[in-house]
Formats: sequence, structure tokens, C-alpha cells
Amino acid sequence: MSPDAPSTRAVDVPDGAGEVLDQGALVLRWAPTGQAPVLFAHPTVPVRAGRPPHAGVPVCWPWFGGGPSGDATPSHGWARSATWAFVGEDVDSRETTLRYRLTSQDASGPRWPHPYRLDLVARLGAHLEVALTTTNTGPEPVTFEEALHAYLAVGDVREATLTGLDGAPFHDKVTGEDAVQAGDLVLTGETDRVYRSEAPVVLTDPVLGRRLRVETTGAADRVVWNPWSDAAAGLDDVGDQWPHLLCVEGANVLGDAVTLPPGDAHTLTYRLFVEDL
Ligand SMILES: O=P(O)(O)OC[C@H]1O[C@@H](O)[C@H](O)[C@@H](O)[C@@H]1O
Repeated sequence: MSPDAPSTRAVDVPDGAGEVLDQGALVLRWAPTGQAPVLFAHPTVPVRAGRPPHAGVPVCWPWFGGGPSGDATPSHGWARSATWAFVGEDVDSRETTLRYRLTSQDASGPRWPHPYRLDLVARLGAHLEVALTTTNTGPEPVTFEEALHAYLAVGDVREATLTGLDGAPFHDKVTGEDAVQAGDLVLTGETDRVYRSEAPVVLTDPVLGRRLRVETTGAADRVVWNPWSDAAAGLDDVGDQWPHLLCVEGANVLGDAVTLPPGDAHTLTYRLFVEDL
């Protein structure tokens, strides 16, 4: 392993296989047995130590993008680049469960100087489940944004259809406007939208001949993102691979940021299912 490569844990059970990195508690790869990879990762550019990845299921926390003020750095917070403590694993015949923890003793910043504990539980088998629990371990209420920023692998994003957002209000980060989704969503250019919806979303992928179904609990928003060709050129771990990803994220952002009283906890859970067409 190169010194720049984050440490990794492999999962291989009869129903599925995958790989999780200690850096970011990043579920980098997962697929049910017999399926092509379900999560996008660049075929030749690896995840590098300390660099925010455009692959797998990064954790955005405690802010999203540049945060409420728009100028917070690093983009999407520090949780996706920090090295989490590996707490343990449970293996049974159907799935493997990996547990990670990150606390304010491990990673913090002046922009959000609050005591906290993050617990991430990843279950990999025939389905994928990622659960992120934030606990306020400090004496004051805290407010944070979060997202499980899943990079779904698609045959060609231009051929894919997203169902389940019809009627949902959204903020379009490309145009800066607010609108309401009418019907299914087929992307035709750079897309960066925050939908206020908790409904399941189904991605139909005729090129790979499958449907990916996204369900969440504890998430008020879905973020849908693809940079398209121009913006992808500036991301070296996306580049010309942009047609092969579609981010469908479970999130609590903007007006849906979470406020936790002292001692309270909140869990955001993201579940992914694969069905043949
Ligand atoms: O390049 P980053 O920091 O990983 O962000 C990627 C994208 O992540 C999406 O979730 C945001 O809505 C986009 O605005 C952003 O460009």
C-alpha cells in the first residue's frame, strides 16, 4: 500500500462485497453478488489521504458545501477527510456490519467548536445501509448540516431517470432559483438541487439494466448532483467519468439543519437496494 493510501477494510459475504476506508468512514465500494459496482469510484484515480473523495458515500458534516454563510472551509465539513476510529465489526452469513467513531477530540475547527460524537454504522450485504448518528456531548444546543453523499454508479447519466420527486419543492444551486419538480427527472446538464422530500427515490438505469432504490430515515432532503462535462474537468477524480455517476444524497441542509439539545442524538440512515429491470 502506498503511504498516501488510506487504510481499508474489505467485506465479502455470500450476498455482497465491498470496501470501507477508515478515512471518512467511507463506504467506497459495494455491490450485491452478481451486480456491477453500485457506487461510483474513478477507475484509476485512488482516494488519497486527507483529500475529499468524489466516490463512494462520503459523510458531509457539520456543514454542507460552504455552510449557511457559504464560506466555510473545507467544503462539506471535515468528517469526510478525517480518519475515524474503527470500533469493531459483526459478521454473519448475510452481511457484515462495520462501526466507526469520530469525536471532537479527533477533529474540530474554529467554525464549529462544539463537543460532539459521530457514530457511523455500515451494513454491507444484499443491501447497503449507512447510519450516521450525531450526539451532542456539550452543554449547549448545537445546529449542524449533514449529508450521506452517495455517488451512485450509472451506465450513462443522460439515459437515467429519477422517479419519486414529482411535486417536491427544490432549490436549484445552479440557477439560484426555487421551483417544484414536475414529473420524473432526466438530467440534461449540470444539476445541483436540494429537494425537500423524504420520499423514496428510484433511479432507473437502462444501460446497466437495473433500478437503484434509495430510502432514508431522519433525512428531510435529497440532493441530486452531477457536475456534467465542464465542471467535472476540474475534479481529477471525476474528469471524463462524469457520465457514470449520479449523486442522490440523503441530507438535512439549509432550512432543514438539525438542532440538538445537550445530550440528544440524531440519526440519518441511508439504504440502497438493487433490482433488475
Ligand atoms: O467537490 P465537493 O466539495 O465534493 O462537492 C461536490 C458537490 O456536492 C454536492 O452535494 C453539492 O450540492 C455541490 O454543490 C458540490 O459541487
